[in-house]
Amino acid sequence: MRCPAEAMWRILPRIFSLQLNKNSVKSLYQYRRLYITALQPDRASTFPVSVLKKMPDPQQHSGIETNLYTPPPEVSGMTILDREAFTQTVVVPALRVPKEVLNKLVKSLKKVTLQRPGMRRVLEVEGCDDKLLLLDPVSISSTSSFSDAESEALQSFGVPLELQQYELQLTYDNLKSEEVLRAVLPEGQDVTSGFSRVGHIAHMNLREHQLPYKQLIGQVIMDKNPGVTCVVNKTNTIDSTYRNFKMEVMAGEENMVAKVRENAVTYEFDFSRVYWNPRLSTEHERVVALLKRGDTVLDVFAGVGPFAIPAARRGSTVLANDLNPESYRWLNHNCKLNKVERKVTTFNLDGRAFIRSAVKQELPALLKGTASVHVVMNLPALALEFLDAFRGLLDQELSCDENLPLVHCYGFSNKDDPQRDVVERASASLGFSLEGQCSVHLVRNVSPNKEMMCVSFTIPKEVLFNSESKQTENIEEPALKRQKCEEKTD
Ligand SMILES: C[S@@+](CC[C@H](N)C(=O)[O-])C[C@H]1O[C@@H](n2cnc3c(N)ncnc32)[C@H](O)[C@@H]1O
Repeated sequence: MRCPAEAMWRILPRIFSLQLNKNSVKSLYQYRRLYITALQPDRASTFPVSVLKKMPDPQQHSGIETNLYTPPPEVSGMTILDREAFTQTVVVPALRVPKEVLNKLVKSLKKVTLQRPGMRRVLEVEGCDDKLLLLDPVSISSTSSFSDAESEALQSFGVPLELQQYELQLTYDNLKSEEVLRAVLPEGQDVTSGFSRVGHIAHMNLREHQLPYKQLIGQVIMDKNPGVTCVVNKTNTIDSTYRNFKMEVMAGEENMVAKVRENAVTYEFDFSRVYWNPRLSTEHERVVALLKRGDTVLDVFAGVGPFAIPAARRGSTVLANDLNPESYRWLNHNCKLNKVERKVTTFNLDGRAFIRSAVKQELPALLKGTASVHVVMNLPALALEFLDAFRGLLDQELSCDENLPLVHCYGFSNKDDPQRDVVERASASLGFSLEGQCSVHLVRNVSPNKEMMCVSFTIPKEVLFNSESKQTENIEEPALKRQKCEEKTD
């Protein structure tokens, strides 16, 4: 049985929307990968349903640990973290194993041994050389719980098939963050403890019912994730002009200046004042890989530099622009940090103004050369609309057929056919149909009904040079606020 690729991708999130957990989300991303593979090369229209069978049953993954750990009732509703209150004694099965065969046996039983954070599963037996191997009570409830292979291994190593009961003290340190939160939050409510990591900052998107526990949740996330020293909650959706979130510190230090590595490049920025998305690293890498030494990159919505800086490191000359003065400041900072300030000229302009001033000024000479010119426009909520800035940008006399700029323009789509949607919107902005003259890449699934797409195309000369399609409104050419990064001090 086969079904259309797009229908498949649309349906999957809906099927699982009610029971998403970490494991099934992971799987959805695997399906997205398969979807991309299926769709990208030639926009294949079928997608094998057989992959669905590989989808783990979300139910299988829920509640397993609660069988081992039933929290003391007094932790329920706790808002200030009291770690001691989580300590409990649980009984787990154990095997007495001769020291000589221990390592081999542990390998054979690895699926059923006890695995808890910060806990040893092999204990000494007083007064003799034997060891006690602790087992997972969820997998092993009696001697008949062992698989045939496990029973054979026990027999071949001469380990008697006799389970002992061991009283184990389970402390806060041995619990996973979800177990702690499940114990604290009111029963039946979602305890999702997922977050995105940006340097030392973990940022979460808490639901209404989780807000009374935000301080405790933040503390638990810090405790359980080494290197996280600040946990923030987003307090709005990303609809501001500069695409940054308003955020509130839930726990830890107030320091919002993060340092991250992406594709072997280091960036620093104030996470509360600029845009940064760790989920775009593959896309940054994909586009930068298209560049050759000597190419020029015109980055219209550059942020703090995740296209511009690797492009410059690859040998491209870059003009990078961002309207947010804070992004502009950190962009300059990162150029210096990565020693590419001579290769990157930065601007603090509106995207259209940048195209109509700096880009317009540089293009004539670039078009006469042989190196490629790439325009990157990553402001998915709006960038497709900004394409109109290329209409009639250059004078007719400069007309040339070759080496026209290649644009990579991003757009969100919530339509059933996101590919067609973004191509239509790009075409409308340009006043020229791109159908059959562009490629479309699915960047990522933002939410069940929203895709981020990238349309790549060579700007048609009819758009760039046609004076008839020139914008009619009276646009005041902005004074160029440009600077070689090297000229500035931070
Ligand atoms: C989605 S972010 C992308 C940043 C970066 N290119 C990246 O891939 O991470 C869009 C950027 O566009 C900037 N921006 C928003 N409106 C703009 C405009 N009208 N002109 C220029 N930049 C703008 C924002 O400040 C933000 O840094």
